[in-house]
Amino acid sequence: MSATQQSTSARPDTGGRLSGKGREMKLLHFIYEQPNLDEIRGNPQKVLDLMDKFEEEYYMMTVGVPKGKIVTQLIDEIKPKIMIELGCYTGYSAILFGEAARRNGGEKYISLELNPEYAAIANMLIELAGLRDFVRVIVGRSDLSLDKLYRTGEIKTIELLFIDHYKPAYTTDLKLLEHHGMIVPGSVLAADNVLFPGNPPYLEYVRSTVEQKREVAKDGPSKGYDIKGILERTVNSFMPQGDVPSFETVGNPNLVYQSELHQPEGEEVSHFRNMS
Ligand SMILES: C[S@@+](CC[C@H](N)C(=O)[O-])C[C@H]1O[C@@H](n2cnc3c(N)ncnc32)[C@H](O)[C@@H]1O
Repeated sequence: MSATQQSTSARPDTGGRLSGKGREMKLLHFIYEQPNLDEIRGNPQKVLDLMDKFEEEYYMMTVGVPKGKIVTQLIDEIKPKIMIELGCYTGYSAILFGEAARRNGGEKYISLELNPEYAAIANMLIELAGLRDFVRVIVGRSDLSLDKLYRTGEIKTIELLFIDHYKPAYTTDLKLLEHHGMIVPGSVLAADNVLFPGNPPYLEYVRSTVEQKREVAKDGPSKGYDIKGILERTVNSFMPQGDVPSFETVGNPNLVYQSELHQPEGEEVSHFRNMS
């Protein structure tokens, strides 16, 4: 089914919650206007609890508690020195996973965010949570930021990557990391929303055999994003219409991923461990 056929009028299921414009700024006011702000300061869990409370009334795009737990367990297991996330939004996952990475002896958490307003809000909440010296939000499109992190030598290989941004860019960003040799045995990718709203091109790519990927790679890098089976509203969110990836690359077809799907309380997150 093409993306267009799938689109109908599907909207995110807000569970009756408000989804209007400006709710991210409302979140900031809600938290900073708490009477016990001094008790919240420096306490990541208290900031997250308030974000969860705000979400009872307003729909937010955060990873949330059940899926957050899966990634936190991965952090406890992997103990990454540097963890990267694609898609910061208002900083929920950056605070949750940043705290976990710091607790596990990490050096830093880098969060890439396209929207400078979201990044500004996230920074205020990260600051309040006491994670300012640990979590860095980089504003800009993920492909350019990832490329720069590689070229400056700041990031050489991926230990643990949380992917939660523009769905069509999941695969192109992964191929860029492969192209730079940043995906190595043991690299772990935790990708959100691969089953719902769904990201068939990404799932197909990480589940393809080396032979299948080599065959596809013979045609050279694909132009633009592969949006087959991705909801139209998802394709049209975040990035300007007609956007194309900043880099054309076939990635590294010789890599093999081990794929696991997790489905907490009706939602899905998946992680893939690179084997060879
Ligand atoms: C689902 S939200 C992220 C939620 C966040 N991880 C959390 O749990 O709170 C997706 C975010 O990705 C950002 N985004 C979309 N496309 C992007 C891109 N190409 N590069 C960087 N960020 C992007 C959006 O602006 C949005 O804030």
